Amino acid sequence: MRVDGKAFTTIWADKATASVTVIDQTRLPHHFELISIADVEAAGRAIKTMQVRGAPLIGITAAYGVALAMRADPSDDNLERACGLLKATRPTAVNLQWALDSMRRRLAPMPPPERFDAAFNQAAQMARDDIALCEAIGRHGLGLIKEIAARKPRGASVNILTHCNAGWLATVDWGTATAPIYKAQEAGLEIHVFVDETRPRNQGAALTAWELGQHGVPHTVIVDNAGGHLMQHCEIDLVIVGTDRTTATGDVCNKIGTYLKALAASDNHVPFYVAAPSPSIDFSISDGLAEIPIEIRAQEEVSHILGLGADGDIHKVRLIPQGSGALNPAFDVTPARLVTGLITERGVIAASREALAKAFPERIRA
Ligand SMILES: CSC[C@H]1O[C@H](OP(=O)(O)O)[C@H](O)[C@@H]1O
Repeated sequence: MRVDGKAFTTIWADKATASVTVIDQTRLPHHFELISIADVEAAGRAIKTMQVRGAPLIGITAAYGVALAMRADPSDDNLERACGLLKATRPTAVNLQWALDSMRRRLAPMPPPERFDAAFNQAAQMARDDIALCEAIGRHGLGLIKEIAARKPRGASVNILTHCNAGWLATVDWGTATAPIYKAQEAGLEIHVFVDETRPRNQGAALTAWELGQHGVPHTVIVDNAGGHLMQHCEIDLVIVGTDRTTATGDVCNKIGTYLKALAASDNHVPFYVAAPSPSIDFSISDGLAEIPIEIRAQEEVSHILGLGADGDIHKVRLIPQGSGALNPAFDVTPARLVTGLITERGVIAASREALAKAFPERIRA
């Protein structure tokens, strides 16, 4: 997507120099900075510290991390060490495990000297596939926005609420929840996005607002607790969020606070859709609440906040009293019953085992 008018993806790599470059998302929205990932340890740090984040991008960054590990040492032991190191970075997004399993399946049977080349090619293919998946989600989600637009008075905007950042910054390009938004903008539809700030890391305020602004998409940042109020006052036509792990029955694990938005949407009869590319679907589990590991991140992300100082640099300030503890679960689970539908790369489907089995018969049996 565009940054200051120039086309970017969130990650790009050059096999000849074995270089992997990413946008440092911890510096956005105030500073646009690139970092080079030179080895698997650096890939792990980038994921753990959320320099790169977002389920799809986490998986693809890990895939390149495995490739870099194979360049350093293509042995079986190092393959296992690299996968273990990367798996330990963040537990919730299933894309990480999906990417590591895919790399391991491809590389384990190969002669070690061939592993780096194959790994790099596989990671690059995953990145290309991600772009195609997200673009397809954009096309399918566009239909939902068009349906709503047709019912609105001429010139009135379709008001969409999104939570956290499931934008192009969370993927390689397009985003998942934002892909239909960008497609609607391209189609000339009148749209406006309410952007949940998404405490504590403020992915919405810092990342979604930034990327929508770069594309000239009208948007308004709101505090997380305002969404229900806006729905009660018919200010929201549609909610679209991302997913870190959707189960075979349609339960959706996403950024903390998503469940509360789904409750408010259900109570106010607002359509609540989840943009769910298949690498973010865990077809091996059925009960999201019982089976999905929820990452608990550092208390400091709650007790402190980052912002731009008068000196033009990023500063961290304390929000809560010394001595007050903080609890920081990073995700929650929205039961399928609260999900209007899943926007997948194969179409918009119900959040149910039957619909997932029909859309992905090679992955699941009804
Ligand atoms: C396109 S999925 C993005 C998904 O990942 C985010 O989590 P995090 O920023 O902690 O990686 C959030 O849950 C988004 O919905």
